[in-house]
Amino acid sequence: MSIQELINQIHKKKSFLCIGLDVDLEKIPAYLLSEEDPIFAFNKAIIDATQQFAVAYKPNTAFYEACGIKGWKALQKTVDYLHDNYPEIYTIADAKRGDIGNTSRMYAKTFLLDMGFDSVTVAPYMGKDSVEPFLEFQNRHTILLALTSNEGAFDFQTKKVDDLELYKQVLTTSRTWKNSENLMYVVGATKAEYLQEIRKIVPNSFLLVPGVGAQGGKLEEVCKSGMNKDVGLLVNSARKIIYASDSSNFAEVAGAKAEVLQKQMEEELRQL
Ligand SMILES: O=c1ccn([C@@H]2O[C@H](COP(=O)(O)O)[C@@H](O)[C@H]2O)c(=O)[nH]1
Repeated sequence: MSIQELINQIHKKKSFLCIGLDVDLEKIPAYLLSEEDPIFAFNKAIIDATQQFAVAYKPNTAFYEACGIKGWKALQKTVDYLHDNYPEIYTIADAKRGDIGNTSRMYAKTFLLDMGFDSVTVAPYMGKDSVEPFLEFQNRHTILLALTSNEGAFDFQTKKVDDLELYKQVLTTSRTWKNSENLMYVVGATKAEYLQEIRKIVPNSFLLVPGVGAQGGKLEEVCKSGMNKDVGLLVNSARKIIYASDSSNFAEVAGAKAEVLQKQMEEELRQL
């Protein structure tokens, strides 16, 4: 999907909500465990109940990899289901990859070509030659970790290197890489106070913002400094939506939670 198509969807749905599909078999309703593919059954129900309020879905691959081959199959079925039934939805593989160039090329092929995701998250630590292989695909995006939502972000990301904080180095330097127009960045909702500075460096880039909901990030604070003229935000929430109920009406309750966030987003878009 192109960036312009994503922007069009945001305006059409009045939403920049990304729903995290972090499926934990210990948290889904117990009765689903007797299904042939409980992970996919859960995802399908959540997607069908929430898709009208969201523009993107982000399965974190860790939750699928933890289930071995069954998990990988459920992940592929989930992304296929989205593309076949809701082709307007943007898909993100939250895989946080990045390695030496020829290895990164394999990761890029896996997620962006073979599995068919619109985007994949990538760690910047190994630098230009580890990220550029992901940037080669037209209308596919690489979402680089810039300033993450966790406490450990302060261990390295905010430390100065050559007089500039590391997350700023990541933003500034990555903009010089080949096909950098295919970059987006991860900035945690819990780091909203940094967004003003971040927007000075990447005024036009899309930001994937996880951490609203279970991690305590606030949508209003993210929008205040993070929005740009094209909206420029995909705000992710997973646990607070998908595990809002563990009874038979779990999907309906997830839909209601997603709608609450969508309504807040509609209000933010009105003020743009
Ligand atoms: O900085 C980051 C980068 C990625 N994540 C991921 O986003 C979701 C958040 O889930 P919640 O349940 O809404 O907290 C999860 O997959 C994380 O691995 C992040 O939280 N922060």
